[in-house]
Amino acid sequence: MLLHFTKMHGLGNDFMVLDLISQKVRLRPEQIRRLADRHFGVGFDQLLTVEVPTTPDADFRYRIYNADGSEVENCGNGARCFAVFVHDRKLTNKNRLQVETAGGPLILLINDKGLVTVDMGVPRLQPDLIPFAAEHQAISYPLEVAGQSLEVGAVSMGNPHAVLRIDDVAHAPVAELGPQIENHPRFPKRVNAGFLQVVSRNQGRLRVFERGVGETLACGTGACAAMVYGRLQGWFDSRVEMQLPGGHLQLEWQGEGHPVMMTGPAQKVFEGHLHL
Ligand SMILES: N[C@@H](CCC[C@H](N)C(=O)O)C(=O)O
Repeated sequence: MLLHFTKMHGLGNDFMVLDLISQKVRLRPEQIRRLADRHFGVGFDQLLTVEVPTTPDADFRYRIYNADGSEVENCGNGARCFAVFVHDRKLTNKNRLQVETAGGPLILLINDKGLVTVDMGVPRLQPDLIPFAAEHQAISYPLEVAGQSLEVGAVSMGNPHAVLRIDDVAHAPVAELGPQIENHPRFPKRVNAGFLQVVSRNQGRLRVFERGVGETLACGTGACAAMVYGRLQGWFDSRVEMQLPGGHLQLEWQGEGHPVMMTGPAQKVFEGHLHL
């Protein structure tokens, strides 16, 4: 079968996007892993699929697969690319879209400046909803990693995140601690590990070791989780520019019970066909 795909990125977090409304295919995890390979495949951090919704109020169903083949609940940079993709492919002409994800509904707004704002939903902080093993909800938790006790925030943006404050992202132990946090037994579904430097009340720097991928150039849900953790700790005001290795995102969060709004770019790189 000849499969049409589009390669896109949001701040260097890159995607293969498939229209599964006009093409019918179901990829197995080993096929996704092969396509994600940067030497033997197309190369990407996540595969995104555009599908017919299963709920009446959604315009599309948005599914996300990590490079390791696992299906996940949410992807923020991917959501912005999703909005641009469905427009470019003329699957809709709406500028406000509601999409269904495994982590809950998202609202995507295409701005006239070529940016996309995503209503990322209300962050979940209850340990069992993250999921994270802890007796009670807290702003931060001690986590034993590699013989040290780290203090981390635990936040679900539909998908699970642990956030660790560090002094300087340039020297953060992302490669050393990232895999150990990702696979920590207190996170039964594994976790994305964010390393946050607080620059000011309106600016942060972040690197993320993503579950099922490794360190990426940007993580949208990771940026939202870091914003939430930083605000709960009293380090941030309600609007923050988060700098990631691939560029920056604008974030807004009014506090508990409110959704996180994320604004940033989405770029198409090329289109192609491949034989499956
Ligand atoms: N890059 C993403 C997050 C993708 C999913 C993540 N790796 C997970 O396993 O939850 C983003 O921009 O949010």
